[in-house]
Amino acid sequence: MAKLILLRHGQSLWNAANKFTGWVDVPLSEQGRAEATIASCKLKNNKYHVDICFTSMLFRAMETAVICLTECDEICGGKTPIIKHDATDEDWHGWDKYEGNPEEELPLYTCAALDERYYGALQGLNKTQTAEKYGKEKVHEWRRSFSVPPPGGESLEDTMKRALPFFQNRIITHLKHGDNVLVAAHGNSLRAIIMSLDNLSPEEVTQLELATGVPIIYDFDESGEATNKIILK
Ligand SMILES: O=C(O)[C@@H](CO)OP(=O)(O)O
Repeated sequence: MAKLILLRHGQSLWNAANKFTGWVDVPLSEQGRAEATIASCKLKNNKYHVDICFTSMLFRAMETAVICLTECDEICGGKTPIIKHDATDEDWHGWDKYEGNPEEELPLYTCAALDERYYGALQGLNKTQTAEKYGKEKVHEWRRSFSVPPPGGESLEDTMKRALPFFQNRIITHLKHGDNVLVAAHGNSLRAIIMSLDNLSPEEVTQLELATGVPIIYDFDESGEATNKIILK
């Protein structure tokens, strides 16, 4: 039975400042790094192992993945995590032209499909002040509805259209082969994936909130179906 470990990044400096973040590349706060460390210890204490990791292109997700895989490195089974950047990017300089050794190395792929929703004109604004300006209900609709986008940004539905095909094509393939997969990503890209895994309706997904740094673990059978879910609180 393969394990899928979904991990929202630890608290970022803009989560702490209560600012809309989206694609702005803000690093983790001290608390966020501690949350990633605690996630690593929980995985170790519950005897989870990781074979392959996917993160978004945003540093807070990569930082969370690297802390999680290296603080209690037993979860990598003695392997070294190696970050595999997107070699299809035309600006990519090909530093890592290296075939690799799967016996010794654990690949960590960075993928734009897993990035946070694009928050458009709201990026950088304080969430409380924005609710005071536009009204709590409107801002809640922008933040949590399925199909209403924030001004100039992506709705959850838009985020799902890029995150879910990647999940189905790349990540489920590994789970079907029996690999344990860590996905370190964002509140909204993970909400889109969980909406599909848990068969949530557009109404139900408005209630779905993910805590920073808390592993959510699904068992997957060989046909690529999720059979069980636990949250390592
Ligand atoms: O600001 C953001 O990018 C996200 C996640 O922190 O905010 P929200 O809680 O509105 O999804």
